[in-house]
Amino acid sequence: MKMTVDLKEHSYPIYIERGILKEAAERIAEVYRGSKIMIISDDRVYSYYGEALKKNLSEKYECTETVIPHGESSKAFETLPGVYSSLLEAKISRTDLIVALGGGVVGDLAGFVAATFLRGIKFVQIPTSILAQVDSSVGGKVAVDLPQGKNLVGAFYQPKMVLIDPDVLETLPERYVTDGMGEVIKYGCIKDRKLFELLEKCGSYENLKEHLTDVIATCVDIKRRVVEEDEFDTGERILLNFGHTLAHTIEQHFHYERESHGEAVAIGMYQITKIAEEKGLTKKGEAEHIRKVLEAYKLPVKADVPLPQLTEAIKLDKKTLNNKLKVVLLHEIGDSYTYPTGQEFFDGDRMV
Ligand SMILES: NC(=O)c1ccc[n+]([C@@H]2O[C@H](COP(=O)([O-])OP(=O)(O)OC[C@H]3O[C@@H](n4cnc5c(N)ncnc54)[C@H](O)[C@@H]3O)[C@@H](O)[C@H]2O)c1
Ligand SMILES: O=C(O)C(=O)C[C@@H](O)[C@H](O)[C@H](O)COP(=O)(O)O
Ligand SMILES: [Zn+2]
Repeated sequence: MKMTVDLKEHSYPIYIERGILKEAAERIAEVYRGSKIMIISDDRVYSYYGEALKKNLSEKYECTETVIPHGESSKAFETLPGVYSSLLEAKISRTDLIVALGGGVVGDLAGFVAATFLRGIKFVQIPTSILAQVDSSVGGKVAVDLPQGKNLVGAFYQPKMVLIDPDVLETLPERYVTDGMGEVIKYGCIKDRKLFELLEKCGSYENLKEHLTDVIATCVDIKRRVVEEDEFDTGERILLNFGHTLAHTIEQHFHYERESHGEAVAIGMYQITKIAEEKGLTKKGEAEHIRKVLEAYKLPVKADVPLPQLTEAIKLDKKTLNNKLKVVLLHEIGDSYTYPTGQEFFDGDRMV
């Protein structure tokens, strides 16, 4: 299946197809006619798919790789000098291409490198985790984390192509299957009640597996439409941040070492919906629906930290505009909206 993200001169195709990784060189040739490619990957993903991809790309291109340690802690400034050095060593120029092979960490970091190296070189996303396939590889948000907060340094920088091969999910560790389901459930909550109901009906990842390619395509299509409407995150795109106000502060609070991104988003979605229900801002009963689905997919709904301890980090949220924090709430499942407030929205002693 092929979709196009229509962003005028920054438009690009997304392929979603089992086994497409084996055709990477052929597909990439549709958008890149240069001679050199640098693959950026992490050690885990590279050990599964790196050499085969390199062999395939080497049929058409001169191909080298740089491999970073896996894990969120690599999405940091400290990783950048080593990656820039590898690019210099391989004599990568402005006309060459970076291929990001990995989960959201690799995609966000490699995209940031592509946006900044030589003031910008082309890149292609080959996402290998559920989270990266349904969310991070599309839309051009690239970033690194700071100790003070998530994604605080970054850019909007669109890839030239996204190649999604659901077959690679066979080797994804269970924890990251769960993690990715956090963002899948998010899409149901904000935009697609039918998707939410399918997730509810399947009741587990095992049962959902037969629908996986379609579910990935549904999520990507939602993201495509949102990004086409608001590439730079000033309106409609903020809806993709449902659950993220708390999620990012939870991740930061535990130094990116405890809850994964998808787990933190799960907690954020349930907690904010619970608060919104209490304030009469969301239809009663929706938090409970969300809790049940999150738990069916083995996701957490609370973190071991009192809410007031997170408010300092909430002050740094990128959705604070003109001193007003914009949180994303649901009228009901499938129908979301942004609500301007302050950090007092989260006043309360504990997560319930
Ligand atoms: N840019 C965006 O729009 C956007 C959207 C959502 C999330 N994110 C970011 O994405 C990051 C999280 O991404 P993630 O959950 O993919 O984490 P990740 O990149 O750390 O991948 C999770 C783990 O799975 C391993 N892995 C990935 N694919 C594999 C495969 N096919 N087989 C075996 N192992 C595999 C990785 O080595 C890693 O250990 C966070 O930093 C988050 O902020 C960005
Ligand atoms: O693409 C977007 O826009 C999103 O908000 C998707 C989120 O799932 C993702 O985690 C994103 O990186 C968050 O962006 P941020 O601007 O809140 O850092
Ligand atoms: Zn996210």
